[in-house]
Amino acid sequence: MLNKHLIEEAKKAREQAYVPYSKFKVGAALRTTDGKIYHGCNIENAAYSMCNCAERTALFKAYSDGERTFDTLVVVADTDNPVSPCGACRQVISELCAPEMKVVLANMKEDEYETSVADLLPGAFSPSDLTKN
Ligand SMILES: O=c1ccn([C@H]2C[C@H](O)[C@@H](CO)O2)c(=O)[nH]1
Ligand SMILES: [Zn+2]
Repeated sequence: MLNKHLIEEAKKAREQAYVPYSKFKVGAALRTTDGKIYHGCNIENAAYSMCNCAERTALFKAYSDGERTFDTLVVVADTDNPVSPCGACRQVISELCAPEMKVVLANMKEDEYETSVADLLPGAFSPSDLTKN
């Protein structure tokens, strides 16, 4: 399966997670349209609100390296059902990734749920909402 390799990459990224508080490791793999893969893990902090999710780590790494066009994002965790990204990540993804981009949510058993950026956050607050008229 086409997603299989990217899920493996997300699982590798997951091993880098810094999760002394939740003990809940998450990994992400983000493929650019020219085939480069960026990895991300969640990174927690004693000031809990500073925790950064795996998918935002991957996306911020890619964006700060100048990447602007993405093909697929995979997120994986050890959950019964495919992991569900938090609201903050859905908002960030919806701003930086195209609405039709593929998002694959997975777990360690490799159950997969394939969706899109648009479907992750219907009615997202967007840059156009900042204009008055
Ligand atoms: O999709 C998700 C959901 C949760 N987390 C992280 C945040 C926190 O470190 C831990 C528990 O919520 O999992 C992610 O990285 N991605
Ligand atoms: Zn999140």
